[in-house]
Amino acid sequence: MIVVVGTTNPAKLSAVTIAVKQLFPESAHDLIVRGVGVKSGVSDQPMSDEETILGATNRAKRALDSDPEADFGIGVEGGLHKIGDKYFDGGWVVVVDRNGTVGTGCSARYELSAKIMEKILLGSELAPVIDEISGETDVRSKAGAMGILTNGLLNRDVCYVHGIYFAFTRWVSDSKYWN
Ligand SMILES: O=P(O)(O)OP(=O)(O)OP(=O)(O)OC[C@H]1O[C@@H](n2cnc3c(O)ncnc32)[C@H](O)[C@@H]1O
Repeated sequence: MIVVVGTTNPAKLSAVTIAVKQLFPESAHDLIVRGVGVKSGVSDQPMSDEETILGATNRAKRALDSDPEADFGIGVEGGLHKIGDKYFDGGWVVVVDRNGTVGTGCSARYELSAKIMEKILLGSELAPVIDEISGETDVRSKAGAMGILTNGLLNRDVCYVHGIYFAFTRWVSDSKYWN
C-alpha cells in the first residue's frame, strides 16, 4: 500500500505511519508513506475549522494528484477555532482515494492562552510563538505545542494519530454505516 501525504513535516509523517500501520495491519509490512510538499491553499495560520478542513482537503487532493502510484492521498492541517471567547488548536485530517471518496477526521484539541493568542492575533503563527516562549527550535516538527503544553504526555504525532483513525473510518468500518 502506498499513501502520499501533502507535507514534509516529520511529526505529521510519523503520525500517518503509526496510524496507517494500525488501520491496515495486513499491509503494514509493505506500507510506503511518501511526503510531498504541496500548497494548502489557505493561510499559514488557519483561524477556523472551515479554513483548516479546506487546507487539509487541498493537501490530500494535491498529494494524490502528484503521485500516480499512491492508493490514498492524506492532508493534515493544524489550525485554530474560536469557541465562545476561547481559541483552541487541533489538527484536521482529510483522506481521498482513487474513487473520489473523502473521509474527514480531527485530533483532540487544546486551549491556547490569552498570552499566545495576543501574538497570533497580531499576525504571528503559532509555531514561532511556541518556539520563542519555549526557547526550543522547530517545535512544530517534533513534540509540537501539544507536547509542550501536556508536558510530553501527548506529542503532536500521537495526537494527530486519532484524527487519522477517524478520517479512515469509512474504509475500515462496515459499509452498513455509510450506505
Ligand atoms: O510543513 P507543514 O505541513 O505546513 O507543517 P506545519 O507545521 O507548518 O503545519 P500546519 O500548516 O498544519 O499548521 C498551521 C500553523 O499552526 C502551527 N502549528 C500547528 N500545530 C502546531 C504544534 O503542535 N506546534 C507548533 N506549531 C503548530 C504551524 O506551525 C503553523 O504555523
